[in-house]
Amino acid sequence: MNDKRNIIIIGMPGCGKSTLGKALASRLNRSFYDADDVIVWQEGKSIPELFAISEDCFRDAEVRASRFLASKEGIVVACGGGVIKRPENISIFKKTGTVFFLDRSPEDIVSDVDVSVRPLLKDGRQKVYDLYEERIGLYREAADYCIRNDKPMESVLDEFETLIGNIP
Ligand SMILES: Nc1ncnc2c1ncn2[C@@H]1O[C@H](COP(=O)(O)OP(=O)(O)O)[C@@H](O)[C@H]1O
Ligand SMILES: O=C(O)C1=C[C@@H](OP(=O)(O)O)[C@@H](O)[C@H](O)C1
Ligand SMILES: [Mg+2]
Repeated sequence: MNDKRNIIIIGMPGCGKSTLGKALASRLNRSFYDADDVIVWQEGKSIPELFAISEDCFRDAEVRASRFLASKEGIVVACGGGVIKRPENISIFKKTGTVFFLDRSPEDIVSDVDVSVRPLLKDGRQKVYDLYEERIGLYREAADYCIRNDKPMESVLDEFETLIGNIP
């Protein structure tokens, strides 16, 4: 895969985008960006503050962050879990990047994510299952490639590296 193309990771909240994205960037010697951090930096407000105004307000900010990130070259991006809710984000990212869906089961997500601190999961564990049902089709449709996160993180990173190495 061309070194200039961005690596864009999408998937459910708690599927490992931020953790694996950061580790992948370090393995590949690329810069890493967490889209949620970019939103906070660009808007000068925390994610819960933006959601407290409205989800639409957060989603608008997410589109602005997607534009900023897609203007860069050769970076690894961990998107927010809801990035697929605005198809515009995916079109923006695909102009300069390749989209990877990190697919982790809701069972594994609820087993080690503190749902209470994530705005969309604050209603509890069932919300993870509901969101997965609601979004799985959108993640698959948006993805250029799908990687299952059902093994130790080092193995998932190996799979990422092999796949990226094999993309023309
Ligand atoms: N393959 C895995 N094995 C063990 N823990 C994992 C694995 N993938 C993700 N995790 C853990 O899941 C939690 C959520 O990951 P995070 O990177 O915050 O997800 P996201 O950014 O997608 O919301 C973290 O504690 C992370 O260490
Ligand atoms: O799934 C979602 O709609 C969201 C996921 C969060 O990111 P993570 O996927 O990193 O938790 C964050 O962008 C925001 O709370 C909305
Ligand atoms: Mg994250």
